[in-house]
Amino acid sequence: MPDNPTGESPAVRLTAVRKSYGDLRAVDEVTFTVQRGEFFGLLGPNGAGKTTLVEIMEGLRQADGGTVEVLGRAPWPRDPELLPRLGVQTQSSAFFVRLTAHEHLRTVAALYGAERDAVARTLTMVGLDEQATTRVEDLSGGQRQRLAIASALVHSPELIFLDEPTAALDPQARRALWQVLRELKRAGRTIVYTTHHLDEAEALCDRVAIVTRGRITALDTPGRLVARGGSSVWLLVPAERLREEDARALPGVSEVTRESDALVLRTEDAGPVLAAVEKVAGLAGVRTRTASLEDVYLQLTGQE
Ligand SMILES: Nc1ncnc2c1ncn2[C@@H]1O[C@H](COP(=O)(O)OP(=O)(O)OP(=O)(O)O)[C@@H](O)[C@H]1O
Repeated sequence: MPDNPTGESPAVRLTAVRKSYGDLRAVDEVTFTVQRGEFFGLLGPNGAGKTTLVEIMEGLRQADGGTVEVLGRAPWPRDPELLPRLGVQTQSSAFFVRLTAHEHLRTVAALYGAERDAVARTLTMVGLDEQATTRVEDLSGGQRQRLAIASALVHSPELIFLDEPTAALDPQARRALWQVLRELKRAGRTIVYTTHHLDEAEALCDRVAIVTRGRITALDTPGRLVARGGSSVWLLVPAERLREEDARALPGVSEVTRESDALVLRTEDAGPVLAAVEKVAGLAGVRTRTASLEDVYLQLTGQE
């Protein structure tokens, strides 16, 4: 993405950022820029360094080296002018537990000097209208998570950090949150989004950085990352209709694996292989699958 033509500083600019815990290099020479208005995903296995990196951007942790610029300012040491412009949801968000959801959010809103009607609006946005008068300790895990997200959004920050925000959400709540996030993006907000859900990154993010052992091993649009995975197509044939050795003998099939009740035939040229499968097994129940971000992710992080 080109630099902003107006000369406005990017949302985040990291240059050669490092952070070690003892001998462990949690963040190792990380350089990237997040443009304003961008939906930027951070993906990587457990312990890859994503949270450390996000905490450095949020000003919660000091980097050992490199430069960190957030909305044109240094987040460390704590910058009181910067804080209200950031929205932060972490995996261990804190709550005022004696309060109801509405009271909690009103307190957060007051701390940030948010508009009066922002509390009700934000509760509606995250689907917590019915829980407005429920005490925080009586909320379910998913409802608490939604309240944590609301707490990061209530003051309309320019730059929003969400660390695995859908981890405890049921599928409906997850999709509803996607909708909220898409609307925030449409409204011009910048979102830095950590997730373990590859489908989520593919559906939401403009660009995705894959973090492996503290380093950025890939950074691109989901589409271009998927294209890197090559042009393989996988044909899933019901296992009872084709023997594994017959599948291997088909011209153009490069690999055959088993996946529950299907044989999975990998090929670079699906047309002739489909024709051959039709001859020996028929096409009823045969499905095809192209490369996904998950395939590329697994290749890059060595988790295959
Ligand atoms: N305060 C700390 N002290 C010592 N080591 C730490 C500390 N915080 C994190 N680490 C280590 O640094 C590495 C990176 O951790 P980090 O939490 O940043 O990874 P992550 O990518 O966010 O992982 P996850 O997906 O599991 O949340 C891990 O090996 C972790 O054990």
